[in-house]
Amino acid sequence: MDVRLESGERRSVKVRRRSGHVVGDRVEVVGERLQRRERDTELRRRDAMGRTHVVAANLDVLGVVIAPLPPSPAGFVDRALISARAAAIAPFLVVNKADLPGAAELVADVRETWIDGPGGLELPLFIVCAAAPDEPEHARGLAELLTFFAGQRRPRRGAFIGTSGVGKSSLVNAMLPDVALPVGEINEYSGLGRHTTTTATLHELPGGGELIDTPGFRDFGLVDISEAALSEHFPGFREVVFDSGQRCRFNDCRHLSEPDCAIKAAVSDGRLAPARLQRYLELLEGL
Ligand SMILES: Nc1nc2c(ncn2[C@@H]2O[C@H](COP(=O)(O)OP(=O)(O)OP(=O)(O)O)[C@@H](O)[C@H]2O)c(=O)[nH]1
Ligand SMILES: [Zn+2]
Repeated sequence: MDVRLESGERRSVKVRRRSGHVVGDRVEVVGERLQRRERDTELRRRDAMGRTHVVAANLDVLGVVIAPLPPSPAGFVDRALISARAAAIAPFLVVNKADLPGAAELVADVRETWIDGPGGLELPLFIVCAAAPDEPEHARGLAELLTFFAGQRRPRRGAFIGTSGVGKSSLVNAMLPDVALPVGEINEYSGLGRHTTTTATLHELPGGGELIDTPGFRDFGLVDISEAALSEHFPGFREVVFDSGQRCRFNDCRHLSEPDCAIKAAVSDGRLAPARLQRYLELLEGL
């Protein structure tokens, strides 16, 4: 795997296949070994056998990519947002294929569902056309996305998830100039893990920030969300209710028909949109 030294120099090192390093890990050289530092965040995926793997370490942001075509399955965006928030990775949204019919409607729908209205999130939203990123009508979206990665105070490290075919690879290519080389990782030294047959890559963006691209998790199965995580991280619940110190009477309240439910109280007095509770209930049903 490749490591990036603090000096910025890159070096290839041999590690055991089962060393457990993943892309984004910070490592230190201890004698003959690379010792992993504690991770700030872990992005997990579930494989076909139902096992959970860490696919990337120390991500700051996770871009949930959708497009007019193919449509993402019902609940996908909410599940992705919840998974990111539960992992302490800040989510953002990307609507790709802005050139296709239906893009404007999708953007309106995204705003209404996640951003506007009572309980809406401060969720960065980028509207891009990865297939023609330099067309005048699409260039701004990509520029804004690159500015977001470059960060105001410090650069961000992110990755994209989304249904197969929404254009994640195209987006990565649009964000990286031709000369960009796949690089290893970080700080001191960092592990760029080889995941069985797929190689995870950490790209440095020209304007600042880093993009992790891992073929194996582009379309990864989201790990199961627990009832507790669903309630804690459902978009809007925390912002409107829990962060202002309101609690349901029962710690494990599912916000169904329990008495003294803070979520239902927020819906009845208009602080939370009823559609939010409805989407929560649909996800709860499907857990
Ligand atoms: N019209 C249009 N097509 C696009 C755009 N971006 C990507 N595509 C097309 O969408 C198809 C899928 O793009 P990919 O980048 O391979 O999608 P992906 O999300 O990486 O797909 P997986 O690797 O299967 O997860 C390709 O045919 C792209 O050319 C876009 O902005 N507009
Ligand atoms: Zn409740």
